[in-house]
Amino acid sequence: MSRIAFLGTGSMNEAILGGLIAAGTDPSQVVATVRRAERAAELAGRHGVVAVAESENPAANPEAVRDAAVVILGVKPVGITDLARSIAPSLAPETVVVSVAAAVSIAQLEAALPAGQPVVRTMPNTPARLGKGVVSVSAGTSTTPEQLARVKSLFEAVGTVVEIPESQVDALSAISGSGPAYAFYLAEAMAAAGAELGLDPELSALLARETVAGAGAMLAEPGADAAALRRAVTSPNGTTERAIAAFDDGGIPAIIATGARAAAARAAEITASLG
Ligand SMILES: NC(=O)C1=CN([C@@H]2O[C@H](COP(=O)(O)OP(=O)(O)OC[C@H]3O[C@@H](n4cnc5c(N)ncnc54)[C@H](OP(=O)(O)O)[C@@H]3O)[C@@H](O)[C@H]2O)C=CC1
Ligand SMILES: O=C(O)[C@@H]1CCC=N1
Repeated sequence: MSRIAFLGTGSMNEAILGGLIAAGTDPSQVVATVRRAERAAELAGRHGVVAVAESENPAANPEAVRDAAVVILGVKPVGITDLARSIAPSLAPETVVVSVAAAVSIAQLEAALPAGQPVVRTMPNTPARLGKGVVSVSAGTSTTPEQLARVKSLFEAVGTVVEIPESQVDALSAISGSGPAYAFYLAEAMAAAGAELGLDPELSALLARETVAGAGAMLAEPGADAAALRRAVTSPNGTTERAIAAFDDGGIPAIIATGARAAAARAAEITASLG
């Protein structure tokens, strides 16, 4: 058994699927499910995988998990346990069920699956599509070290894998799960600032995108240190120094910490609402 089944293949699961195929996974070993037929056709066309819409085949999810080595649940948090219950009778005992969902606990997942089913809770991010993701893994109560190792090695093809206790997932999610959105938000704000300074808006958007992407590439170099890279741009008494001082005066670091706390608190709120 080496097949991988993606159940609920939207933004996040497609990023992982695309990253795995770009890294050499054979598309014939992958099956993806979605709700809508148009979306299934889009995925099949883009990645060469079998993609099945639940609207066309109500048994799409249970059928997809048969003989799968790994099943990756990627619907919205509120739908995860219903999805898990719907596939439970079709799972082989050794199939590892991976969740990418924010806020759905291992206990909630395990309660919806057959007793003893191996489970791994993960928190990936969308740069996985380019092999530049960050993915956390936390093992369920019945998962063997070999099963966890298999999931880690699968995700290593799409980025950096870190193993963390489940108690830290909400905090990690507030930094790396949501983090790509923070970087895109910065690019949006820079583009708007350039336009306000009189640049053509399209030119300003190009400058912002390429600058955030270029800085990201520098951060990805081995041994990169964000503060040292920032200092290398900041000439004493120069222009950047004024900008950073204005950011500090405006409380940007504290605002980012407030945002991350809000994201983690929202995860806890969703977990509680799922019961
Ligand atoms: N987006 C991100 O950056 C991250 C998301 N996550 C987690 O990933 C999960 C998905 O989020 P995201 O990808 O953004 O959401 P999307 O809405 O983009 O994707 C959800 C997908 O699930 C499909 N779907 C819904 N119900 C079913 C069903 N019963 N059977 C099969 N497929 C179904 C939808 O199909 P259709 O398209 O046809 O409607 C859709 O493609 C969430 O739990 C989230 O917490 C985690 C980390 C980062
Ligand atoms: O916004 C969300 O809830 C998901 C989890 C992390 C990123 N996206």
